[in-house]
Amino acid sequence: MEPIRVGLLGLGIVGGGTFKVLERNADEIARRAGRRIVVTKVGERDVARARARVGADVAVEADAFAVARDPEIDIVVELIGGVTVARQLVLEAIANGKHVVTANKALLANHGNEIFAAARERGVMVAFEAAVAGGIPIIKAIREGLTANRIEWVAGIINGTTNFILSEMRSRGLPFEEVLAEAQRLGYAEADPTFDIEGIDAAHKLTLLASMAFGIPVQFSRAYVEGITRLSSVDIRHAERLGYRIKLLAITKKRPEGVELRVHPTLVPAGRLIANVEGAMNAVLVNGDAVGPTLYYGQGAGEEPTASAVVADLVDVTRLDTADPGHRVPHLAFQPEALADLPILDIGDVRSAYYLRLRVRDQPGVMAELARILADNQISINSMLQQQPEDEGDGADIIFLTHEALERDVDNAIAQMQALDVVTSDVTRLRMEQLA
Ligand SMILES: NC(=O)C1=CN([C@@H]2O[C@H](COP(=O)(O)OP(=O)(O)OC[C@H]3O[C@@H](n4cnc5c(N)ncnc54)[C@H](O)[C@@H]3O)[C@@H](O)[C@H]2O)C=CC1
Ligand SMILES: N[C@@H](CC=O)C(=O)O
Ligand code: NA
Repeated sequence: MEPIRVGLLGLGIVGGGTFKVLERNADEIARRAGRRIVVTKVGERDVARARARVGADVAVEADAFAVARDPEIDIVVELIGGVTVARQLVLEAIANGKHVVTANKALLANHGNEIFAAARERGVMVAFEAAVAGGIPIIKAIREGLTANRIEWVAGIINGTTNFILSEMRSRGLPFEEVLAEAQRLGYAEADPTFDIEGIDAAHKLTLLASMAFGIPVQFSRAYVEGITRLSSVDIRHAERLGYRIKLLAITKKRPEGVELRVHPTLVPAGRLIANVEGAMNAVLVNGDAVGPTLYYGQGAGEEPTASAVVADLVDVTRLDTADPGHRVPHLAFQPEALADLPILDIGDVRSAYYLRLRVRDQPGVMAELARILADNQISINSMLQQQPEDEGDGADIIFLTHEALERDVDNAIAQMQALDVVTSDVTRLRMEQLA
């Protein structure tokens, strides 16, 4: 059988890795796919760098659109990143009848509904395993392996850069900026690392996971997103003493009233498997009604782990190239006409347990007043810790761990505490999850 011809757009970290893996494992991949998968063209604006990398047998064009339209190309692999040009390129490739493979979660979280509809209309596939948790086959697992289940929740560490930063800050006491620079050097970080450290990249991926878990359209704009830039090393140490680890968790849950979609630093009991996921590793917990909790672990970023997922998609697309489009796995796991418009809950409507830290004047009656505010707001205290401030400042540091409460009630309680004369610091609030 003739080889399937691939046009590779963007020969950076993931594009370079994809080219390398396809070349190195060409025979093994062809045995699996039933045909050879060959990159015949590269669209890369840095032509000299790309030529040096791919050699003389592969054509290199500075204009990625020329590759996306090329009648000699069967599959376009979009690995340039960003949203604007990438969207145009992907829609152009689809309009020209090409299948698309992409690692671009920002693109799909923002324009997935439009792109999947265009692909369906044209009868082509858009595959995106690399877009969520890099090399971990989490999309395959949710869309195919768990298809018998009513999925109840998904929670994961799905940004390698921030997990690397939190791990190094906790275990080696290294400063934030130094670890971020190392993550950039290792190729984990996004072109704009704000996406990583502000939780946006994790929210892009979570948006896609929620859609596939619950059969809802892609709704990134409704996600609650809080990164790690305001997280203090004091709380990392307190959490450790209390038997917890702080992880940037991406959480989506199906509630009777709607879907929770949230990314934020989270205290997780230190004994949980997911609390011990270190460095740039990712882990995703998926809870199904039939299967119970399942956990997927692996490298979520970097050249070859991400390439592993891109190439797996290329094999899938190659195998299904001639199949009836109706026999393909739907992009968002559910048949498009069966997608439900469930509301995404406002963060104020989310229920969680909380860690609250504040500094107070050390005088009689303070604790009673704080306890009254919590009780007035229907917040029940699970445990409480009082200690001398680490920085030897005046007063006492108080930490409350609460039972599950409504976020809106916690907002009110924090505002009321903050208004007391005896409270001398801001109230730090972190959410807690027990998980499986
Ligand atoms: N680096 C990683 O670990 C992972 C990255 N991703 C995603 O993969 C995609 C690519 O990421 P990286 O390889 O890390 O980025 P990169 O910045 O290393 O590579 C992008 C390449 O595209 C080229 N490029 C950009 N705009 C272009 C244009 N208009 N025309 C032609 N060439 C253009 C650049 O010159 C560069 O070589 C992004 O969507 C990213 O979010 C997904 C999972 C992991
Ligand atoms: N910047 C991302 C790369 C993979 O998606 C991360 O750090 O996880
Ligand atoms: Na993946």
